[in-house]
Amino acid sequence: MVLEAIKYSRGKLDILDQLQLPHTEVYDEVKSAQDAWHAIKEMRTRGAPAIAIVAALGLAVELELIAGKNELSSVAEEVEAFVQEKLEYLVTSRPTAVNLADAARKLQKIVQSAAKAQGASGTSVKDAYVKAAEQMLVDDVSDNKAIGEHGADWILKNAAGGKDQVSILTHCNTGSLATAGYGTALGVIRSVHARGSLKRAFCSETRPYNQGSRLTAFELVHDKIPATLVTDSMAAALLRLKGPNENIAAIVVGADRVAANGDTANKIGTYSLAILAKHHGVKFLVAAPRTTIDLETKSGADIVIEERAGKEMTMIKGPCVKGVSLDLKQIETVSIAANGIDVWNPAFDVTPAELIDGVVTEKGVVEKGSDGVFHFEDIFAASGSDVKPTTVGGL
Ligand SMILES: CSC[C@@H](O)[C@@H](O)C(=O)COP(=O)(O)O
Repeated sequence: MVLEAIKYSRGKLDILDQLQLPHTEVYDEVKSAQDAWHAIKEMRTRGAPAIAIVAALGLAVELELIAGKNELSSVAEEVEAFVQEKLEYLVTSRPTAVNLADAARKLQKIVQSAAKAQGASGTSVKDAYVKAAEQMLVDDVSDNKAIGEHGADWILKNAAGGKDQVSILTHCNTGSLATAGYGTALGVIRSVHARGSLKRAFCSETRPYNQGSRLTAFELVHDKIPATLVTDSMAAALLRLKGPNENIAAIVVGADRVAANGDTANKIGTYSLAILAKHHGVKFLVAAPRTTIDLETKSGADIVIEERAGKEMTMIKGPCVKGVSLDLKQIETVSIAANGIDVWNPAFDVTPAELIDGVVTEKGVVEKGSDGVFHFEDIFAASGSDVKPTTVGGL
């Protein structure tokens, strides 16, 4: 059975509550932009592409529900203004991942031109929005599959060292739970596995919020991919292993925002892994759809890094232990830090472009040019829907 983090049909959106994983699989209904905002902020849904899709579809559901109650304005400009206000609000949910702002800008543009069209009505503007939001869900899966194939080709060509099988280390969760399906970095691992070329996937625990041990490990077990969990602090020792042991051919991570120069914001701990990769001569690949590349952000210094509540570091949730068996129905939150300690909890860090060997998107792998610089402009077509939109309104 395929793991589905986002269940959608027109007028109905359910998201798998990722705060409950891996202990329980519970879906929450999202009926409005406000529900979507809260689901994103509280990290019941997370991962850069999934955040954008849940936000877009949450508003699509709200519009359908309003229309179903005959409360949708018949005036095109009024629906356009309503959508714009909701998109601006949704973008405030989490600041670092650019996919949400990118989706909001594209949707706003679509709604603007729908409102200007001959004979436009409130319904036609709503329909244009809903159709475009639904298309984002479809496109994300096909983009991820393309990322997986390009990434697998690149690793097997550049990192396998003549071996038939490779082991790959990944960080955070970038799989079906973080996207509309298949995943980005985890999609690359899936594609390598599908070709029979994966010896073993390693996933790092990803402190403090444990997306690796809770979510990636869950996906790898679910999909029966040979995998081993390590703590973040074991990565250096793991990369040092040589010979018949599980030496790592490549580290593949996702991204929340790739700046124009290639500096990449991703889950906290990514930067340390990139330094370790450089030291050990291990290839370091970033996997992300083009919607994660932000040509308007010049370098990593311009990326806003979200800081999250200290309790996400000092408290941990898990099933309570009764005798020798775990009671999965009873989840307890326990403190794992000294009371009163100050906490710094940045959710992301920035890996400098110099530590990154390639960025794989649905269009292929971009490597640095002979000038030592990434040139992403080439993967955005000069015209048509592929073009990276410029800022519209307040977004
Ligand atoms: C395909 S998901 C890419 C990134 O969003 C992922 O690596 C990541 O950092 C997720 O962070 P999270 O805080 O769990 O939303």
